[in-house]
Amino acid sequence: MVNTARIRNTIALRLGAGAALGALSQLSALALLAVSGYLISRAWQQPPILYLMWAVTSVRLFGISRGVLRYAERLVSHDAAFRGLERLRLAVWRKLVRLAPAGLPVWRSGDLQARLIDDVDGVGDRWLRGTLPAISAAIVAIAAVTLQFTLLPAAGIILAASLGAAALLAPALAAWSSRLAMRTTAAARADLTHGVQSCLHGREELVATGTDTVALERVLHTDAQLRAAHARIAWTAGLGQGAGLLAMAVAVLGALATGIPALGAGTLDGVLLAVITLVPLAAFEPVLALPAAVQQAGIAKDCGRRLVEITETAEPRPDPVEPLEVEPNPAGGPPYIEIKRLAVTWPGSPAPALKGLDLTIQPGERVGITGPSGSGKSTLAAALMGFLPYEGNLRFGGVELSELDGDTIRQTVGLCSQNAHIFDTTLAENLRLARPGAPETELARALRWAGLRDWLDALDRANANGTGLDTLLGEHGRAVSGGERGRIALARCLLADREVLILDEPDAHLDAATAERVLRTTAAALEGKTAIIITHRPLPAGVVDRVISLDPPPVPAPRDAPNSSTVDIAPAV
Ligand SMILES: Nc1ncnc2c1ncn2[C@@H]1O[C@H](COP(=O)(O)OP(=O)(O)OP(=O)(O)O)[C@@H](O)[C@H]1O
Repeated sequence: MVNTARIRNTIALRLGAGAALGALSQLSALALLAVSGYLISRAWQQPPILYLMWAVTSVRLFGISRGVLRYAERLVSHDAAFRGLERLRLAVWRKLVRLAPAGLPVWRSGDLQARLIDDVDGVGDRWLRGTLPAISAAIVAIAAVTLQFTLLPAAGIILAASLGAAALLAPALAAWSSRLAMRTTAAARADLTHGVQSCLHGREELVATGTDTVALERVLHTDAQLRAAHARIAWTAGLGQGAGLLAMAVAVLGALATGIPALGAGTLDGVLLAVITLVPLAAFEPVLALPAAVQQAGIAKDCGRRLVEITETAEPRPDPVEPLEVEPNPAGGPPYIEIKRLAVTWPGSPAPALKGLDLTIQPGERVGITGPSGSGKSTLAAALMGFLPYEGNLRFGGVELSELDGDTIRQTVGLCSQNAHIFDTTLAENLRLARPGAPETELARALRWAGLRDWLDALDRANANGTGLDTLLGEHGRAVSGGERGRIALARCLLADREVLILDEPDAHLDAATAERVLRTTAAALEGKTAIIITHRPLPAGVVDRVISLDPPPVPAPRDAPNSSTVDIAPAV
């Protein structure tokens, strides 16, 4: 669960130091203007220079301290905010990992990216641009009103009233008129990210089908909406600023209007007229930032709401409160796998994708799984990886899988999925995801197992400045063919060296001869491990010990068909 309040509490000390430094910097600015006003007026009276020395020194002191304190405030508050952002982003990421792959499809990838980047930043900006300026403004306003009231009570009352108006009315005006615009920005930002991502990833298909202009126009339309929303926000921020400046003008004119008669009445020293006129300028400086701070708080609230949508999404397979450990196989090697009347349903799906499966896999056994599309082969793999909840029994070494922590399961079971991701980095780094720090000899051996020996040799020859392992594979593995991509993922899975390996169509995108060669070298690498090989093709002799076939998926029942849930898909074992 991502708790922004808890994250804020952990950085509260640093944020507090930032707020204190910010307030001291603003107080220095206030003191600078007040003492400057005094110095100018007093100097005009040409007193002996010694009478002015304290004021001259103070002006220097406050001039320097204002800048130094401001710099320190920036350092401390940004350090705090970045620490908070790091924790927040990590917490959201961890939650996403727990939701993937079964719990994520409700969000488009662009929307998720916008939430993970922009919304987390938006929440963090609340501390920097919302909370801290508000604290500084409050402290400086109290100090300025106290000073003004001490010098001339009437001017102090006018300053208090105009500051109050600026602090309450201007931000309220800005918040009210921009609320609607702010609500639209987060959604428009997510739409824009999604649109740009779709155009970039599907650019070849869009150009080939002549729909690139339409897709681009859609992105431009979203961009225009976002710009319009930002323009409305800027306009309302300007409105708030304008109201604040008006209140400041009232405070300055009010100081003059009360100060000049007070001079005549002898209740105000002449040199202090400049002071009471300049104090409002310094007092208003932080207060003028309040409309923007309030807007930022609104944006942060909206961003926080979008993050909470992620954090409050139920995990498809929550980890048990007190997880058990996988019972070690007394004979050594992989655990015994026992599946009884297994039923697996994807989140949000009305019917199980797999139902009534009975299967026992001995340690070290290699089982082939076939069946028509949609019969639940990949669903079985997802359940075995601990990604999905299930009914029935699914036991590893006698321990029910639902009693195990997801990470523990995945320390035992490895999956080479149909759509494994290739990262935009070198071949070596793509492989080392499975085993960080693995030496090059092991990477090359895994590639040989996956049937990529000749390909690696060719890369070695082509790569003048290094080895073939240094070859960059491009975004989503664009620089490699579909078949090579699948085998790189296979090599990665073999390198991970789990006791139980699930290979989901390792022969996809390969011609029959290459597929047979790859399956044979892979089978050699699987010696001593339990393996489940999902395939649509007949497996070459000797690759697996036995093959089971899942029954076809049920034909969707008509809406008004009675007892549709009684359809049973029993696997043919
Ligand atoms: N990520 C998912 N979210 C929701 N439902 C899913 C998901 N993946 C698969 N399903 C559903 O589960 C059913 C079984 O799909 P599955 O991918 O397990 O079949 P398969 O036998 O592996 O098919 P294929 O051979 O085409 O890969 C499908 O009808 C599909 O609707």
